[in-house]
Amino acid sequence: MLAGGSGTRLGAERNKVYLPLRGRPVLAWSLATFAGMPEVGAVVLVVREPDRPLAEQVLAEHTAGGVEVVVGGRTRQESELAGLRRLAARIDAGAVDAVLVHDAARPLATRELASSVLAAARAEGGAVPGLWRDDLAAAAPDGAGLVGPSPDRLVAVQTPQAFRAAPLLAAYEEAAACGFVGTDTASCMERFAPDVPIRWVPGDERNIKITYAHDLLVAEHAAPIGTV
Ligand SMILES: C[C@](O)(CO)[C@H](O)COP(=O)(O)O
Repeated sequence: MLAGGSGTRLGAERNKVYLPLRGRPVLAWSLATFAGMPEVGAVVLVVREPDRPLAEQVLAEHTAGGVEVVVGGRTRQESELAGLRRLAARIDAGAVDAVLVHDAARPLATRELASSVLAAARAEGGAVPGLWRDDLAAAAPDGAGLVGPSPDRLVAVQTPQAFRAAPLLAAYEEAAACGFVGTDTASCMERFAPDVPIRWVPGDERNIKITYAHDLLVAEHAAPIGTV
């Protein structure tokens, strides 16, 4: 789980994932989704070094433990690699077969969505949730490489995204060697593991990313968080 953002766009004095949402930090909601899933073993939380005390506090107050904290890098790409390297020995040993990558700033993701993404990735290699958006029709075709229904519309991609673990780790190591910086996990896999199919899974309108201040207001009043 990626919690390495700075909160700049939201205008808060701290990373948005530590701001309160319905009485607990955004991060606590995001972690709760995955902590309770029987299909999920290890949970690795990637944070900025200065945020480590805040992250440890959230874990102590809002989880039953077992979350592994790793310090990320300057970019999303580096932070994902840091998280994957934490799992590398377990991936190499075959103890971790697939990895879900999630933005901690998406606290309304449901277990149902995560389960369907994970199942699709295990079956096919990779999976990404997305919403077809008519209003993005003039934008760059980011969703063009996804396998699935292909109406003449583009996809607004969400997380969690999931991939089989070994090709994912290999792709991120190769990307690091090339200095590649992607916008999400799928963009790295499309570039460095083009043979891995990426299955489109229907996303969830409620699964918003907290980016701007008004997103927190929307999340406060969204449908009930379905995980706890
Ligand atoms: C991956 C993502 O959630 C897809 O919508 C989004 O691109 C993440 O953006 P961030 O700026 O890295 O938080």
